[in-house]
Amino acid sequence: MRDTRVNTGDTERTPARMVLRFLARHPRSVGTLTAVGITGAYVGFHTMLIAAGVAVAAGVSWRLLDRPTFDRFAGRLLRAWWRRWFVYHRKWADIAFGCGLTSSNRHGHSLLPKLLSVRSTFCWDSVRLRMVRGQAAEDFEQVLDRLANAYNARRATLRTIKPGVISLDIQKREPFDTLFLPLPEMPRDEAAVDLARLPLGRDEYGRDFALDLVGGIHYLIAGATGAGKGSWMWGLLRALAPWIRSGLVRLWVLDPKGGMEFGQGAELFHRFATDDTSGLDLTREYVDALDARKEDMGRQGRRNWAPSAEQPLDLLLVDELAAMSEYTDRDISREFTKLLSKALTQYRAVGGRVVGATQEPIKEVVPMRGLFPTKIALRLEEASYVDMALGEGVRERGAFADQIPDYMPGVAYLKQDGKREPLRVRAAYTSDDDITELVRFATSADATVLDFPNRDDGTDSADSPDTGGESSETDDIEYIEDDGEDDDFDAA
Ligand SMILES: Nc1ncnc2c1ncn2[C@@H]1O[C@H](COP(=O)(O)OP(=O)(O)OP(=O)(O)O)[C@@H](O)[C@H]1O
Repeated sequence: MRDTRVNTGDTERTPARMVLRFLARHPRSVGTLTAVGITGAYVGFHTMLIAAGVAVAAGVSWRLLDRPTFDRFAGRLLRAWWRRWFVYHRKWADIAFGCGLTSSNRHGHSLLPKLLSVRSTFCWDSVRLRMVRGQAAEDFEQVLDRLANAYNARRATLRTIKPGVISLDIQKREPFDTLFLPLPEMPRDEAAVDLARLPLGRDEYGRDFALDLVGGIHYLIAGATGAGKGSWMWGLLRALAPWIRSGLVRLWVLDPKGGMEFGQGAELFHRFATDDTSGLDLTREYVDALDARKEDMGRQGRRNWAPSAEQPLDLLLVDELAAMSEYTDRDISREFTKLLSKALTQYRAVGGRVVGATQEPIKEVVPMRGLFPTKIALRLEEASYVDMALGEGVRERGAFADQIPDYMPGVAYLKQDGKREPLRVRAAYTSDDDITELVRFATSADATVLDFPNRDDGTDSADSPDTGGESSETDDIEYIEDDGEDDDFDAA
């Protein structure tokens, strides 16, 4: 059994034992120190100091120039190390004692849950703990608020990793609290549309965030009711506005909840279905159209598709997948699932794209969810839904979509195939007025389209919960400031 005791007295702790124990328990730290020592002896400590100085300067410049990539490759590891030793470990004994998480054995020795490791993402830290024998996860659950307060964090939640081991997940900041999120301006020109960068909102680092229909291909959007799926989908359509207008993109929209979400944009759509039966017809037609294009291109020996009026980007939008795959006739569900899987696997190279939304990312509703290269999880009802939506193990890597508060619609975690870390992002709010602006623009025949009236006077057209009616001038954007996050988060 591992020794989790504190105040055990010195009876067993001879210096030799303590040194051996330290060596065995901290192989990485000991290995690093040894390597530094040997290198120093070999090349000289003066040279090493200069090399270290250069490395620090390079690291600082990297962080200043491109914080997200610095964070992905180095920052999170350095931060996890720093926090493990100088935040969590340093205060752990006092905090565990204060929260009543210590216990004692029959010899009267105090026992302390052992801090095993720390993982860090931009917003969350996960502190892995081995519980003392006799403790249960519920003992920690009861004091989560006290733990969060003790570490000056916004909130803390708990996960059981395996018998005896738990993860205390601590949210240390919420960038979208202070980030003013203006709705990206709707492009007016075909040339202004870049399929690989369709602006939608901001990411947790305060950078502009855009959807990518070239590399990201198909999108699965999962979110509980009211989580803000609408802003994501309408935001995408706004970013494509000039292409919709000129026919470079054709919209096939399936809104089987009676057209509640997309009814307002019916005029924009090439095909629109509002129930499961007509939805199936629409999906069949979509597949037939792209099959025909595929064959056509094959006959002509063309391997590269480029959007044109004859061969536009064909975007299939499905608002509630469950209505087509779960809460419908078995025959409809079976055929729809087959057709959608085909659409997801065969039309990338011929201009077919799919965006599907669901409240429940379970296997019965989205059996083909692995075929969506990009997955987005807005606020979800269950912790187990997160991995269902984003992929196995992504919650463990910090995508706590079930912890997104319901007063933050539009906030989501995005996971792209090929990228290990999920990214926390927020879509700007697309109000009914913004949709009206899109419809007017994309359906007007002449080229001169006036700005939507509300925007002329500099007021935000959206009654956006975010802005509280503030000016929509982009100069007002408030970027996330790095205001000494570590200090802020340090134990009180
Ligand atoms: N990006 C956003 N920023 C701020 N508020 C938002 C955002 N998106 C949505 N909201 C707010 O949340 C409400 C619910 O959003 P929305 O209807 O898009 O949710 P939904 O996920 O589509 O829900 P449902 O599945 O029930 O249709 C909106 O009426 C709006 O007030």
